Amino acid sequence: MKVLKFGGTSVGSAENIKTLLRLVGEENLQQKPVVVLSAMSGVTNLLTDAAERAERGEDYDKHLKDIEDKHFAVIRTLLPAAAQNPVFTRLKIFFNELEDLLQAVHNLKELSLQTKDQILSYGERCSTFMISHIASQQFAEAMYVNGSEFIKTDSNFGQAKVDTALTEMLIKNFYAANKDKVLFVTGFISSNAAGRVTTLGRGGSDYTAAVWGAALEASEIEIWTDVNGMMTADPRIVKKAFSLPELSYTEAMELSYFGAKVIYPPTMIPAFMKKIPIVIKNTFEPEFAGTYIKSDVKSSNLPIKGISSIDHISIINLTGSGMVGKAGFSGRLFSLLSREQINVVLITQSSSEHSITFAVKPSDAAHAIALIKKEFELELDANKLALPEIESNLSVLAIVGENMKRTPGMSGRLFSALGRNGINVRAIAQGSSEYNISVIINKDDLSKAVNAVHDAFFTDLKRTLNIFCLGTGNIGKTLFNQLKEQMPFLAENNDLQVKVTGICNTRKMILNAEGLSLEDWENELNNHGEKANLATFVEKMKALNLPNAVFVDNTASEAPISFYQGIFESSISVVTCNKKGNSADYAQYRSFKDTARTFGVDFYYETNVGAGLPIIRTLKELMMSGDKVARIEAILSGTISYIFNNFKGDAGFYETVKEAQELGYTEPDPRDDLNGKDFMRKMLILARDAGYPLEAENVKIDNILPEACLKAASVDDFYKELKANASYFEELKNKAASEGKVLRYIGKLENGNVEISLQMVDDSHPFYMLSGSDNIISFTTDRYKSRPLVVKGPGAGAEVTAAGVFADIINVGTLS
Ligand SMILES: NC(=O)C1=CN([C@@H]2O[C@H](COP(=O)(O)OP(=O)(O)OC[C@H]3O[C@@H](n4cnc5c(N)ncnc54)[C@H](O)[C@@H]3O)[C@@H](O)[C@H]2O)C=CC1
Ligand SMILES: N[C@@H](CC=O)C(=O)O
Ligand code: NA
Repeated sequence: MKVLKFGGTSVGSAENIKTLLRLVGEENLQQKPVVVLSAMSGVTNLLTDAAERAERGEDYDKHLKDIEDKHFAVIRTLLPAAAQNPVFTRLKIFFNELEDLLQAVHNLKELSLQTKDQILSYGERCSTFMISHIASQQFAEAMYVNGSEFIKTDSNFGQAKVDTALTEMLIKNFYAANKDKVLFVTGFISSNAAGRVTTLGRGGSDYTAAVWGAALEASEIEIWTDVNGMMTADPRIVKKAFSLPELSYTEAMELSYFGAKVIYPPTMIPAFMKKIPIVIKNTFEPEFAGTYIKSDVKSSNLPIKGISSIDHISIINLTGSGMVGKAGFSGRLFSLLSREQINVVLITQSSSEHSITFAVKPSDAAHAIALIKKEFELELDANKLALPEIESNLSVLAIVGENMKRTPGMSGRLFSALGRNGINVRAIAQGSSEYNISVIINKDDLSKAVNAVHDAFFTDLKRTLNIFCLGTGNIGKTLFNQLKEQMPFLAENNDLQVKVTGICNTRKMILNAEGLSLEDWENELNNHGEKANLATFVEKMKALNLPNAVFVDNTASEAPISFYQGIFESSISVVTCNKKGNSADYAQYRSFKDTARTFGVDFYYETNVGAGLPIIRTLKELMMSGDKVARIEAILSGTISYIFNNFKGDAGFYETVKEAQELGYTEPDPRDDLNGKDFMRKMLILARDAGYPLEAENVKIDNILPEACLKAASVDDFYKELKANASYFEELKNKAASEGKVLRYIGKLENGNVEISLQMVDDSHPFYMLSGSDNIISFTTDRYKSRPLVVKGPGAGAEVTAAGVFADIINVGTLS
């Protein structure tokens, strides 16, 4: 059997409670799970506030009302009218008791820890009672359990210690007597020998789950929360942080002790004692595997597992000769602090024993100093100890992982990353277990430090790119062939692995974090893929949360464009040969670039202009190095270029267009090439990249087609019209030939104006000599003034385009 624990957000609304019950329903109900619940999100805070207000003699009615409303709204939404009454009645009794307690606090102006525990217990009791009743609509065997009766503790209110033997016996007996029930147990609350309510500390519901799991020797303890497990660093600080599939109990403890609020650290202990795996899962992305915490962790090639941090701490420095050789000194100091419940985060001691530095929460610092002054009064008076000093505005950063002790050079890597980034280290501590190296730095440096250290330790991983590919047509298919051919070379020579972790076309989609086979992808997709849904594909891609993820758009569709923004915001790079995104409104183009930059990911679209030819890159480098573009002249339609180069002699226009399509030069809809739209998009993208905020309507286009062809409603009709208008094209050709010229469709950008015109040019023109699907572009700039910089070559076709996409992919994460 399993123990499932759902946190505050998971029980925080009617919608989320429905999800929770669906997840419970999906369990194997033959072996009844135990479901441990937290208070609804926000309720514990409201109760704490209400209690503190009462103590100060202030009004707390609004708080009570908010709590009541929160619960009653759920009852009205999720229970049929006939079933609501008993729940309302019971909750009203709870609220009356609560009000009496608050009234008493208000009268006495005194709030003991014992009373506070009693008050807080109503959060879990209300949510669990309510949810167990909602659950009973679905599973008849649902039963409410006030967990405080089964977890027995000492009388350390607020942070009680569990009497394990007694607790396990009570839980076992109770479970045995109720084997046919699905138990819904209140988390967080417990009781002492006298039956008074105690609590297990903030986050204690996780601990409740572990205690039940250990007592019942559960197969698994699942902690359902609102994040995708434990990550390599706080994702709010490090955009590239990713979820860890597995951790040992110690690693999880170290990571969660410092910062990562994903799980309450003491939870690990009961699970560890009985070797029960803990799984951290996301209620809102249940398909995501989450993080397994267990003893037989697979060996991993990660040098460290993660970086944890505490945003704000203070340190206290003690110096003086009084400490030298006095064995009892630190014992006295730290037992004093522990007796007074001051949690010491980290300690360093100089080898000369002249000084001790330790870190505490800022709110504890002044109290700690007062205690020290009292305890060491004699030493201070005799000048054997200097007055203790406090330093504030500091943070702790720690690298954590069991591999550290086997791998030399870990601290070197840590300190060189900090040093390179100009981060000053105030103090250092290495856990004796070597699972953890901690440094104290200035608070202002924390974000930079965590990012720099994350890069330093996870760069090897950077070399695995996880690509999610949209489109399996002409370009998509060719890309897969090229990847397949080139994979061994990249692994051998560049330490680079490109994994295709998702494929989607208009019919089917498939995702696999392990990577799909490039030998067999077509069969996999068609026979094992699910029905395509772009939104779901994108959601699942995000849910997999793989490092170095790249979304590759090889379609000609508008549909994917609206997802780019959210993809960047999920720290996923985008590579696209689809021009629709960059050539729609300017504001969107701008936002893509800015968002990619904000989230530290790449947005590459070299193939938007001239297929694989280095045009976008060249322009970018000119601009970045401070050159100014005066003029761009270009032939950028591979299709039209091919047509003009081959529509000569006896060749017919219609046949030449067909050939261009068969050779893979045209857009999926060849009308886009011939009506100039595709060329317009390219010029617009170039102009924008050159710094002009233009819109499509600012581009002037000469039309080369007769009216009837322009109006053709389908591709078939279009071809019919091309045939029917053969004489129009013949005339054009003959006119040019008679003057010794060739036809060229040329785009020009100058002074922020863009136009595309049909021209007849003679052999003195630099664009006269072209063949095949050649594109040519000439940049006249401040530095390339009298002789322009020219890029020329095939600008269409599956091989050259896929190659351009390929190059963009392998540049992700490596170019600036
Ligand atoms: N052919 C060339 O020389 C060049 C092409 N390109 C661009 O390459 C892109 C792809 O062209 P082709 O491969 O020739 O097209 P295609 O028509 O052969 O393939 C398009 C693929 O996209 C998929 N698709 C379309 N809409 C989708 C959607 N909403 N969700 C998921 N999948 C969808 C289709 O199922 C198909 O697999 C176009 O944007 C084109 O402008 C860019 C430079 C050069
Ligand atoms: N259809 C396009 C292909 C490249 O973008 C062209 O003909 O140029
Ligand atoms: Na290009």
